[in-house]
Amino acid sequence: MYAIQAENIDKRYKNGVQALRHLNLSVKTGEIFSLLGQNGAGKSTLIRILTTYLKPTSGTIMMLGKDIFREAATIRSEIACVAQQTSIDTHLSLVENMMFQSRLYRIPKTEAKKRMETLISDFGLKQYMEYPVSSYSGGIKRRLDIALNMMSKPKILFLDEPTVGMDIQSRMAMWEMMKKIRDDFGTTIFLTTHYLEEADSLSDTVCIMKDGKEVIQGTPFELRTYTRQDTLQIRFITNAEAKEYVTHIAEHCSLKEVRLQNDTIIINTKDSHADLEKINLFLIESHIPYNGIQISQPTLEDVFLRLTVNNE
Ligand SMILES: Nc1ncnc2c1ncn2[C@@H]1O[C@H](COP(=O)(O)OP(=O)(O)OP(=O)(O)O)[C@@H](O)[C@H]1O
Repeated sequence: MYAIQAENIDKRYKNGVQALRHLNLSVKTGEIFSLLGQNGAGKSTLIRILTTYLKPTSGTIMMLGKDIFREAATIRSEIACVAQQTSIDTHLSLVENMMFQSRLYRIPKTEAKKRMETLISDFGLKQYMEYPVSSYSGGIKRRLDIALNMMSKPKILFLDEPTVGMDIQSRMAMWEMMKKIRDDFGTTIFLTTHYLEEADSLSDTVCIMKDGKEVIQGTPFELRTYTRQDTLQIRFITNAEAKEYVTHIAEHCSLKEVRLQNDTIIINTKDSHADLEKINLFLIESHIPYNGIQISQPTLEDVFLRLTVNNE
């Protein structure tokens, strides 16, 4: 069962920019779906279309079993969207913010109180209740913003870069919160992120976009095995040493796909063990002062870079 099915979506803005081109994607009910793409890939345009703020030029979208253009008002009452700018009123207290939200959705007061207490306790907000909202850190404000949006019990929660700018502890707390929303509330989560590691550890499905179109969609595991290409990594003590030896090693070992990343030379290889043996021997015989050499399986970041940067 799908929460969202988008087919052949095109979006051309009035200034002629084609932000989406024949885009297709499917989001399963109850999953965490992450959308990845470089700046300008069309992620925000797609979120604005899925949350009914913007109409595509063409294409069809079924959401929660309904056509989103014909039944936009019903859909709007069943979804929630947390944008990058928080919607919290910092002049109100945490409780006032939540009760205000419940009035927007016309939730009866007793029910609103019950939902608020659950959300405050489930999302670890109790300890912040006595402090003014204006004193909250960015991470706690974001947590409160999501709790506010959960007051209406949405079936789908859209999150635009939910962890941007957060330190690692706040990000991990946010990941726990998202998993709780999926597991305890059964809400489908659709999020955009620039953090590959976040998409990898959190998502059930990842979709990578480029130039307004999806290039691949699958589980993080499926995506990682997609390239099936190991790399060999030769580490040096300094960046300068890696730079000094990169051409020398590439030429002598007849290596084609070689790149530098700080103090490491990275080599794409089709036969990692044979290449490891050959290069290791060369490094020892040439007295090249390397720090270590290892075979490395592709990460989601490698897949992302290959699909979005190298045009492969
Ligand atoms: N309102 C608009 N009018 C005209 N062009 C727009 C508008 N909004 C976005 N665009 C263009 O559409 C393309 C896709 O932009 P979009 O903001 O959807 O990408 P994005 O993937 O969300 O990027 P980012 O990661 O930087 O937020 C870009 O070329 C952008 O300049």
